[in-house]
Amino acid sequence: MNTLTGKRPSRRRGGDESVDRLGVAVVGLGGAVATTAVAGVELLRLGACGQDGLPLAARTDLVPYEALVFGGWDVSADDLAKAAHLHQVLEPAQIEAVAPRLQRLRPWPAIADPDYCRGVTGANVAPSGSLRERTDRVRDDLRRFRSEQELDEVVVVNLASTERQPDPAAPSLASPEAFEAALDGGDEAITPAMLYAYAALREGMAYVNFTPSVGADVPALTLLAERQGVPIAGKDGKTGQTLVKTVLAPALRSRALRVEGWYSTNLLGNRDGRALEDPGSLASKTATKESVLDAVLGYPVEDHRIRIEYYRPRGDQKEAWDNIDLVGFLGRRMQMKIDFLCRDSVLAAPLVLELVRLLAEARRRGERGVQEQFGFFFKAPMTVGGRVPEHALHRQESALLEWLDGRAPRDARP
Ligand SMILES: O=P([O-])([O-])O[C@@H]1[C@@H](O)[C@H](O)[C@@H](O)[C@H](O)[C@@H]1O
Repeated sequence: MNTLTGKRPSRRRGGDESVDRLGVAVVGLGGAVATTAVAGVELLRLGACGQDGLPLAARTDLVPYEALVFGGWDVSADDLAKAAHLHQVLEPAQIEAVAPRLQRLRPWPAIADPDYCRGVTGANVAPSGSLRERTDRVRDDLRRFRSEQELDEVVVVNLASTERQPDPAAPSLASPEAFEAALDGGDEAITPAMLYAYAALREGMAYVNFTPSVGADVPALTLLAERQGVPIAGKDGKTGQTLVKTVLAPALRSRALRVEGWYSTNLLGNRDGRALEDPGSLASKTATKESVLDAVLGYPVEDHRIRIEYYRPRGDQKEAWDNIDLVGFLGRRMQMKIDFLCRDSVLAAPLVLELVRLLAEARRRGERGVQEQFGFFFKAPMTVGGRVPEHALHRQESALLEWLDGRAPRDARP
């Protein structure tokens, strides 16, 4: 601590101002993904777990995992130790090892709107008020978090339950000015996810949307991010089934094996699965899951089906089953079956940790607006000017690594 300024001294990397304490303000802090991410960092800090599942663990030029400081909002007020026990992602012994630190984390009251997310509700909600009052409240939370925790930077991450889509053509979403006016006047096209995104941007904080909800991906907020000089990335983490799809589909295309149909089923019983029982929320998720295949193959697959079933006994242990119908040489048909018995939050949490570190790096480099080079992590990567995103994982990885190594000028990325 510097006794003159009252601030901790900053480490310096390569002559640049660096980050000692990186705040992570999570929308949905009590959820399975967030509790796994927080507990994971605590276990890493204790040296009680390895780095499997963390794709950028070798990048010592990024903020270390141990520098992350968590806070955030949730509709449940349970502390994170209790939440972690409920979600049953971690072993009880893993939770016990870090319980004192998890118990100290209690979510702040959330901005919730049951009209946008019917499946998951709770009592830990901020008093309702105008849209402006709600964003003011979120901004206060962020400022308090930054000062109380003596943070150098804060990244805001959306990990909340999936919302239904708003009307994308609503005039209030078309420009920052229209959005500002709508905050004062009220507008049902403005979703809770957008309120958090707006608050982050106005506070000059980077924003990541790991959900299919519409957050910063409307013209009003992408433009605001540019103006505020803040990097943003999204959306919807590419964790299990879609990860496999975007590895396999480029290979099938390379071998000219025509995909006639691709049937993808998901069985899961976690809180996300419950949220997706609502048809509005489900439509948001299937839209991001559907978006990848035609773009990778270069032709439409009429029979690309996505099914998501909430099946409680599985909890977070998701089964993602795929059947692929292929046509090869001489018109002969073949089938391929994949059964991925995965753990939803174990796949997702490390990606969240990497994204937070990357957004901090983008901020350090003075990047602003949509960060396409982080498309590697998303099912529906945000792009500049709405161009079709790259979905093939190997090309996304190259773009990310080139950016990390400083080889790709920002406007030359795919
Ligand atoms: O990444 P992926 O396995 O294709 O997609 C998954 C969805 O099918 C699932 O419904 C959701 O709960 C997961 O968080 C993840 O988004």
